[in-house]
Amino acid sequence: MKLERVEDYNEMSQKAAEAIYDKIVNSDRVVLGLATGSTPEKMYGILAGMLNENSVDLSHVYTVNLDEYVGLASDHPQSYHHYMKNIFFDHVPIPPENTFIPDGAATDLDAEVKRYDRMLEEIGGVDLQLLGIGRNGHIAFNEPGTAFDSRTHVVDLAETTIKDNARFFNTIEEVPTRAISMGLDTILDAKSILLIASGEGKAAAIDGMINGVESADMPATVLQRHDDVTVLADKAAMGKL
Ligand SMILES: O=P(O)(O)OC[C@H]1O[C@](O)(CO)[C@@H](O)[C@@H]1O
Repeated sequence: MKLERVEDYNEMSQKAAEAIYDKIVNSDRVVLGLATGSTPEKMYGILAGMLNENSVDLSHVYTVNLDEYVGLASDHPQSYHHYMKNIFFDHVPIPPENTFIPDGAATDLDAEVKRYDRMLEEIGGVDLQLLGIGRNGHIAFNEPGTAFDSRTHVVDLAETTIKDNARFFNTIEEVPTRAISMGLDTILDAKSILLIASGEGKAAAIDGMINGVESADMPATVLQRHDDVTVLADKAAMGKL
């Protein structure tokens, strides 16, 4: 893994936006794997600003998101559909038909995970996958215990994840307990991966991911198997290395 240590959240956001911008403007066609959560929020704002300032055409850009909560309609304020629209898609001229997010409100979840895997295949695979990391080492919603050979699947969220994400909901009872997530093996299919992290709350997970032995207890260790991963993190998140 290539490590890039930056000063703080602002610098991490700027550098991540630049990396994605470069990929977009230097490709004839590009599939971006996108992440949600609080970590990439500022990055999306910076990226949208750069794209608009330079009037970049985005008709060659396709996006596939990692995950979505089960049971939230796409217009629910905490759904990842809403997050992406609000924070990025509404601000850039990306064709809506080029953007893909699992449907957490699907009545047949088995059919939905199969449909999503099929779509990933048909779209030709992810060129650049953006990832955050959970404090417990999850990537996308692949919680500790997830098989390394998992494809898109329905997951039960860990107690720690529900608690961490309760800050976005009015009460902890409102936090969905399940999600649809690309699997660990699905994530490894990406040609290159950019994992971003900020703050000392992520330091143990970053250390475990890089220095720990490969183990389902720390899902992010699966990235040790990939030969093009960049970890872009601030000093605090790299504080235990
Ligand atoms: O960026 P945050 O909010 O710390 O979340 C970390 C990770 O957790 C998730 O939000 C899922 O809980 C991921 O989407 C994200 O990468």
